[in-house]
Amino acid sequence: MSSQAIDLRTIEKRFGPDAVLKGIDLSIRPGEFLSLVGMSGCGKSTLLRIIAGLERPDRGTVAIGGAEVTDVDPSDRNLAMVFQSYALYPHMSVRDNIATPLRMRRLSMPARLPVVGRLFGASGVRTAITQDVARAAGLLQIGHLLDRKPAQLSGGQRQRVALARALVRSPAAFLMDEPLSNLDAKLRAHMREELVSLHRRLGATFVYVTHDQIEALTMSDRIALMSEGRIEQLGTPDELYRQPATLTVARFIGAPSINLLPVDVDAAGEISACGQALGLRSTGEAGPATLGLRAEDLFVAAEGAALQQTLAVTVLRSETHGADCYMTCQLLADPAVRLTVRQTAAARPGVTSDGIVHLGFGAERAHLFGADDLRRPLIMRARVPA
Ligand SMILES: Nc1ncnc2c1ncn2[C@@H]1O[C@H](COP(=O)(O)OP(=O)(O)OP(=O)(O)O)[C@@H](O)[C@H]1O
Repeated sequence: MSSQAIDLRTIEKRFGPDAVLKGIDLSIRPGEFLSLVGMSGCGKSTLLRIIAGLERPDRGTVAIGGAEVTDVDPSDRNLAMVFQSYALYPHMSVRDNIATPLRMRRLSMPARLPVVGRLFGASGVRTAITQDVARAAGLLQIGHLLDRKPAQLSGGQRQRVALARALVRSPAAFLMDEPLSNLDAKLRAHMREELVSLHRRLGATFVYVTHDQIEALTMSDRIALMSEGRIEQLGTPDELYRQPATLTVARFIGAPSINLLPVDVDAAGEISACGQALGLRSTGEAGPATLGLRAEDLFVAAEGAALQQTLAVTVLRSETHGADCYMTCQLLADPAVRLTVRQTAAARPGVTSDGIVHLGFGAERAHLFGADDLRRPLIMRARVPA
C-alpha cells in the first residue's frame, strides 16, 4: 500500500458571504493517522472535500506525494473516500461492490459488461481483480459475505465492505468523513479498534473527520483541532490534552470537561480566585483570566496543608464509576463555579463535619488562559509554610 504525504497551503474557502476556511496550512505525513476534529460547522468536511477534489479552494494549494493536485479531478487523485453513508451499490453483491473500482480502472467499457464482457478477453486482468478482492475481503474479515447484497448485512459489515472497496485499489491515502457515526456505541468502539489495526497493517495515510474528541484521542497519531475555519492546534493527542494552546482546545478535549475557574492576574503577575491568592504567578498582562484544571489533577488536600493555596468547596454529589469516584463540588466563594474531581474510589473522602473540603492541585498541571483565549505561562510560587 502506498502512503503519501498531503500538503495544504493557505487554503481559503467561502460559501457565498461565509468564510468557511480562513487560511489552512497543514502537512500530513506519509502513513500517519491524522484526525480533523472540531465542533459542527467548523469546516472539517469542507477541508476533507478539498483534499479529495470534491470542492475547489478559492485560494491555496493541495499537494499529494509532493505533486500539486489543486486542479486535478477527484478521480485522478488516487484517494479513497469513505463516508458515514457507506454509499454501496444496493443491487450488487459484496464481491461486485468491492470489485467495481478495479473493473472501472482496469477493464475497457465493453469488457465490463455482465456475461458478454467475457467475450472481450482480459482474463488475466479478471484473475488479478478476483485476487485483489479476496485480499481486501481477507483484511476486513468479510470473505464469508462476498455473495450477499448490502441489505443482508449489519451496519458494521456494510462499513467493512465500504472500507474494503476503498482499499482494494491501493490509494495514496484514505479520507474518512465520520465513517462510524451510523453505528451503535458498542459497534463503534469495536470498529475504532479495527480501523486502528487496519491503519497499522496497511501503513497508509488516513485523514479522519470526526466531531467526537474521544474518537480522535484514541485513534490518531496527530489531531488538527479546528475552530471557525482555522486550525486551533495541531499535535499528538497527549499534547492537546496536556498542553492545550487555547481555551477552545482545553474546552473541547477531555471527558469530563476541564474545570474552568475565573481568576484575576494582578500587576505583579499574582493569580487569585475570588480574592484568594492561589500561589501561582504568570507573566504578561494583568486582568481577568481563566484557570483550567482537569478533574484528575484536583485532589482533596490533607489536613494541615497550606490552605491558602487550596480551593474551599462543598461536595454536591459523589459518584463511583468502577475504580473512579467523581465528586461534583461547588466553590464556597462563588457558588456559580462547579468543579469535578476524579479520584480513585478507594481515596473517596469521608464527609467532614462542616461539609467543607479543601481541594489542592498540582500547579504544574494547571493551565492558564488569557482573555484572548491563548495559553499563558504559569510559575509556581514557593509555598508559604503552613
Ligand atoms: N455546499 C455548501 N454551500 C453552502 N454552505 C456550505 C456548503 N458546504 C458547507 N457549507 C457550510 O460551511 C460550513 C462548514 O461546513 P462543514 O460541513 O465543512 O463543517 P463540519 O465541521 O464538517 O461540520 P459537521 O461536523 O456538522 O459535518 C457550515 O456552516 C456549512 O453550513
